[in-house]
Amino acid sequence: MNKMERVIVALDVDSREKALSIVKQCAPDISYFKIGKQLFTAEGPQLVKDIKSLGVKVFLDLKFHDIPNTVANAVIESAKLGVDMVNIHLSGGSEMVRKTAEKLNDFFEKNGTKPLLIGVTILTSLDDNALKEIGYAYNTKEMVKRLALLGKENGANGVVCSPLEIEIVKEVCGKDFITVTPGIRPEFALNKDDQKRVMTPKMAFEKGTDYIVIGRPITKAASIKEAVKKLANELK
Ligand SMILES: O=C(O)c1cc(=O)[nH]c(=O)n1[C@@H]1O[C@H](COP(=O)(O)O)[C@@H](O)[C@H]1O
Repeated sequence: MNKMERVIVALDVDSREKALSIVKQCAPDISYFKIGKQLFTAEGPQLVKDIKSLGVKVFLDLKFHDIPNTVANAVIESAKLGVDMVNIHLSGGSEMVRKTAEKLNDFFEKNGTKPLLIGVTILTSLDDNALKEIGYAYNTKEMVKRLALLGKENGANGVVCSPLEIEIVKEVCGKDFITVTPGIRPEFALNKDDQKRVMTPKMAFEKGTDYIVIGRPITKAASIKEAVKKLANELK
């Protein structure tokens, strides 16, 4: 897969019209889109199916975090929508991850397809001070490492982490364990917004990430088409 095929654009908008307009403006250079809590709450599962039917890939980012039974069943409902990637919070614990991975494997046996199960480690909007405030005993890098291992040992296919932790995740979990990295700010839009642990797209790929997630630098650009072109140039 070339780099542009590994760019996931976050459709963080409040309506079907706006989401479909972004998908259209990103085409054909971008073919992977993320539907998160805002858009899903506004428009529901039908829009997920509709975007999938355009022939693009969908990452359903609902970051499930609950008791094992609830998360496993919610992930199965996501899989039924035909999405390509789903995520859960690894801080939900090993039993939650294991039960979800097992249910997804059963789903695969019956249906022949399943989404990648990706675990969120430490949100890219958090830094070491924020972790101290929450009461975590370790810094971001150590926490990401611990959670990534927990994910790997219990059946996740990869993690969401910041680009600053790509190398450590690959080192402890192996090259094939997938990293999905938000906190991406291209040279043409360096404003961090609410992100704390950021990197340019080019550097994130150089560090070995599998996918980058990018939202506002593209979706809030004066011209989405121009922004996609600039991103493609930066990645050359
Ligand atoms: O799971 C995610 O996608 C995610 C995890 C994380 O740690 N940080 C993070 O920013 N995200 C998502 O990635 C996107 C980043 O958007 P921008 O900051 O606008 O590029 C948002 O949709 C976030 O919900």
